[in-house]
This record gives sequence, structure tokens and C-alpha cells, in this order.
Amino acid sequence: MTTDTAADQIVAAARSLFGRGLTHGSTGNLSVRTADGILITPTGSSLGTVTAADLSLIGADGAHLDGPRPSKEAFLHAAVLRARPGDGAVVHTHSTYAAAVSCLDGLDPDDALPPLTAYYAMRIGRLPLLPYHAPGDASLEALAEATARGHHAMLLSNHGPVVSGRSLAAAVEAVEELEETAKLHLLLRGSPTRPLTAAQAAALRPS
Ligand SMILES: O=C(O)[C@@H](O)C(=O)COP(=O)(O)O
Ligand SMILES: [Zn+2]
Repeated sequence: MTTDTAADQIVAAARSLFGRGLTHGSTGNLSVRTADGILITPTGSSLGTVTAADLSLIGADGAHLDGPRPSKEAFLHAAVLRARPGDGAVVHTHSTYAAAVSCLDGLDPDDALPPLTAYYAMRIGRLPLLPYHAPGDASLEALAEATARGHHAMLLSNHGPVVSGRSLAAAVEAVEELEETAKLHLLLRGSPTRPLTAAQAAALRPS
């Protein structure tokens, strides 16, 4: 993909996420793999106002190549894209319900949300929970890369989701599904629930 196309996609997705309240303030970051490297949102920018000219280019190793200073999570985006050569984009948000789930005690570190619906099982599958690290702490890199080899979505403890997709549209769609399922999960807390069985979920899970 060319840098121009990737930039247009990032700006459109950023506006869409911000406009619907899936990011706020200067939280969240987006990246797309291009012919030249990985195009990523700059650090400290609002996804509501970021422009194509503001975007930053990093290498596959996460090193800054061009443009303004990249997101402090550039290392995480690069790690996920190295682990998943079939994926072309990564989305990180602090979307409210997913972030709320990431703060719950007693989560299953292998799968932080139950497969409440078939659509969630299809779009997310399992959701590993990564231990708390401060934002931008590159010591998370190796674990994130290893986890991403088997999962396209993960939840950062006390933080939010990181989701990749074949395209930016697919990654955004998966983040939306994760957010809605986190909301369902919190709405249902305290009510007897009947998630999909392990076999039903496994039959639908993405690779
Ligand atoms: O939570 C954080 O600080 C980051 O993970 C984040 O969401 C925004 O950081 P930048 O992309 O560096 O602005
Ligand atoms: Zn963040």
C-alpha cells in the first residue's frame, strides 16, 4: 500500500473512532503497513484532529524513520505487525467498556471476555490479558509479539485493547465488536449468563 492511501485510511478511521467516542483526548493510536514501513499516528495527537501531514513513519523494528515523533506505542504496533505478516493494520483505544473490563480483578489472563455472542467469537475469538505496564514501556514488546503470533486481539491491563486486522477497516471493526461485547459483559454482571460453549466458540474463532 502507498503512504498516501494509508494516510487517507488512518485519518478517516481516526475521525470515525473519535467521532463515535471510541477514543477521547489524545488517547489511542492507529497504524498501517506500507511499502516504506509502518505509518502511525504521532504521539500526543487527538484522533479527532490528526491530519495526513502529521503522521509518522517507523520501521518494522519500531524505529522512527520520518515525520513527527511517533506514538509511544510504536514498538507495540511494530511487534504485532512483525508477529502477524498477514495483517496490515493495528488499532489501540481506551474505549470505555473495554478499558473498564481491563481494570476488573480476577480476569482469566488467557481470555479476558467470555464468548457471549457468535459475532464476538468470529471477530475476536480469544482475548489474552497482558500484565500492566506503563504506556510506552517497551519491556512489553517481547510478550506482545509472542502473544500476537496466536491472537489478533489483546487487552492491556488497566489500559485498553490492541487489535490488528488484515486491513485497517477490519481492525476497526474488531475493536468495535470488542467494545460492544465488553459492554454486554458489564451489563450482564450479576445475571446468570450462558455464553457460547467452548466448542461453539472454537468453531467460529479467527486464526
Ligand atoms: O495510554 C497511552 O498513553 C498511550 O497508549 C495512548 O493511548 C496514546 O499515546 P500516544 O499515541 O503516544 O499519543
Ligand atoms: Zn493507550
